[in-house]
Amino acid sequence: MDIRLEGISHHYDDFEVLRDVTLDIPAGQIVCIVGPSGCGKSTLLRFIGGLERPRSGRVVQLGQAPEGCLNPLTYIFQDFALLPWRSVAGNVSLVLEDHGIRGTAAREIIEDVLARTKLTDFAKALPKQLSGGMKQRVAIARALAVNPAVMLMDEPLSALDSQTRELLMDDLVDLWSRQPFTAVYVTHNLAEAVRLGHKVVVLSRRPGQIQEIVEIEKPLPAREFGDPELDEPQRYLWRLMREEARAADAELMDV
Ligand SMILES: Nc1ncnc2c1ncn2[C@@H]1O[C@H](COP(=O)(O)OP(=O)(O)OP(=O)(O)O)[C@@H](O)[C@H]1O
Repeated sequence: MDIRLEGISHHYDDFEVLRDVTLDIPAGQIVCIVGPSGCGKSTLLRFIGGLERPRSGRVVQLGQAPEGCLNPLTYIFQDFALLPWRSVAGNVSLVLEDHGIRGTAAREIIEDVLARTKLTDFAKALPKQLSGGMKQRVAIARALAVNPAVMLMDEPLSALDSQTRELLMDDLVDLWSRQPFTAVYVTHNLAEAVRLGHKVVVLSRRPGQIQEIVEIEKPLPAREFGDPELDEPQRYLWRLMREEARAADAELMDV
């Protein structure tokens, strides 16, 4: 299933947040959204997920969700949002229980997603026994369990230290390489954007408008930590963003 955003504009009272955002999110691609603080990235993600409606424009779903999809648009948040009293497997099971899937059918899905996220040996552990990176892998496993058409990822690595972020990026690349998924990935971090994005959408400062869409040509599975070929697109993105980020920063200080 592809997603198309058509002319999305939004304001809260007279506070304009987004202006005329039109964007295609093709199935099987990771689309990163970057832009200065407060430019409307998370708001855009909420519109895609149907949590809120824009004042004008629309989000169109094109084509069918994948077979076995229980929830076409599934969020992954930066704070993991795990139930502390449930084990790793129990947290994944929860989203299946919500859809009445129990017993063998649930066990098969849970085994599959835990294997894909390298969590098989931790199925019985509780969240408090896990590092931040492991917790986020549980959240990713839980999202994969509903076989979503699109994963909506709002700064999923920003609560983690830099080494853990690198490990999780390796995991996400590995996961995508074995079985491509579709994601909209909001981040402040340009290194993450060039490592994970098939395309990177640069929003201007608020009201967020698309400044440019930068395609990252190198195939995702071939990108590595510290890849010199990603330096140039990262520098280019920063050049695009620098003045907007500076202006947004000054705006926030004036409030
Ligand atoms: N429900 C709301 N009511 C009023 N203003 C809102 C609401 N939600 C968001 N905003 C404002 O809209 C602007 C865009 O917010 P949003 O969280 O989408 O930006 P962002 O680009 O994700 O920011 P950041 O990078 O800092 O996370 C911000 O100024 C925010 O304060």
